[in-house]
Amino acid sequence: MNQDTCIARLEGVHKRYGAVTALDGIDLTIHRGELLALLGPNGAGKTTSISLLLGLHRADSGTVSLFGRDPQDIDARRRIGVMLQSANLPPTLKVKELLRLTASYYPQPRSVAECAGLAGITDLLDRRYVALSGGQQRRVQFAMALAGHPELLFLDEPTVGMDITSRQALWASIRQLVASGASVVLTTHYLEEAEALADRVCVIAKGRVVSEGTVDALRAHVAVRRIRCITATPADTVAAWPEVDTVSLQQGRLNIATTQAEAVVRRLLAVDADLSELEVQRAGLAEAFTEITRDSEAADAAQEAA
Ligand SMILES: Nc1ncnc2c1ncn2[C@@H]1O[C@H](COP(=O)(O)OP(=O)(O)OP(=O)(O)O)[C@@H](O)[C@H]1O
Repeated sequence: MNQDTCIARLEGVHKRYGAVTALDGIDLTIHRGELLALLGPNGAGKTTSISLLLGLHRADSGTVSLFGRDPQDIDARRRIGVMLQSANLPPTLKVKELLRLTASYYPQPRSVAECAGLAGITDLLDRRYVALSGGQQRRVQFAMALAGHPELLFLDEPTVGMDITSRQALWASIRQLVASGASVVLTTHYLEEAEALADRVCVIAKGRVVSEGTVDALRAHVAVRRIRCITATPADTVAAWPEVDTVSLQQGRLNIATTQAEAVVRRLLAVDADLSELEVQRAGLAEAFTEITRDSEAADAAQEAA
């Protein structure tokens, strides 16, 4: 992706809250048409990064831009949609009234029906927001974020509190928006959500980006692979092989973790040619994420000790 596709950026941004360093020189670029997932442990700086891009807070130093402008510029703000972790909405209003009100802030809004259709809340339009369940309220907030026809959508942990059906419905809507050209910044603790949706993932730790790339590229960081099979070879025998990291027996299957999958598979077949249901899997994003954040903590500790 080249410079021309950049629609929002943090460059060398520092942000402190009193004694707490929330962002420590972060560089982050959002490109047109992509879904970028921000991952990171609690307190890593994900929400702070978003709040600077939304113009809700100011950076102490560094540059923050939204569509090439200051994020507090009204013309830039009209091009975004936002779904934050918490929303204080007028409790007496019905869902359709909330959507109408939100649409009234934008020059080229979507219709109430279109927002409701995209968010799967058509059946909730006449209900009062306050009387909805937590998951239903999140879907209404999503519909509100779409009201202004945003080019860039910020979704901060959008599916917290949703059941599996609602979560998958929301994922489908997000994919539809990206396919129609919208860009999305998504923060989530659900790694399967990032895995299902993201074109690119940025892992943030202690206010900096510690790794970024496609889901596949991040997964490739993790050398460990999982082997599963049903075999007559005892787990203790396999555990003694030098290429094997860990072994467990689960529901009659051996479950082996190793960085040398081919060597282990050769050994397994050599001792039991009749083994069955052999599977070799690369690590998921969860393992990659754990490894990346652990590496960055180890690097910090080494730097502090030096
Ligand atoms: N308004 C605030 N006042 C004081 N400290 C804050 C404030 N907002 C954030 N922080 C601190 O800044 C750091 C970064 O917080 P931030 O909310 O950006 O992290 P996060 O990655 O979004 O975390 P989470 O996954 O828990 O939502 C944390 O140490 C947090 O306690």
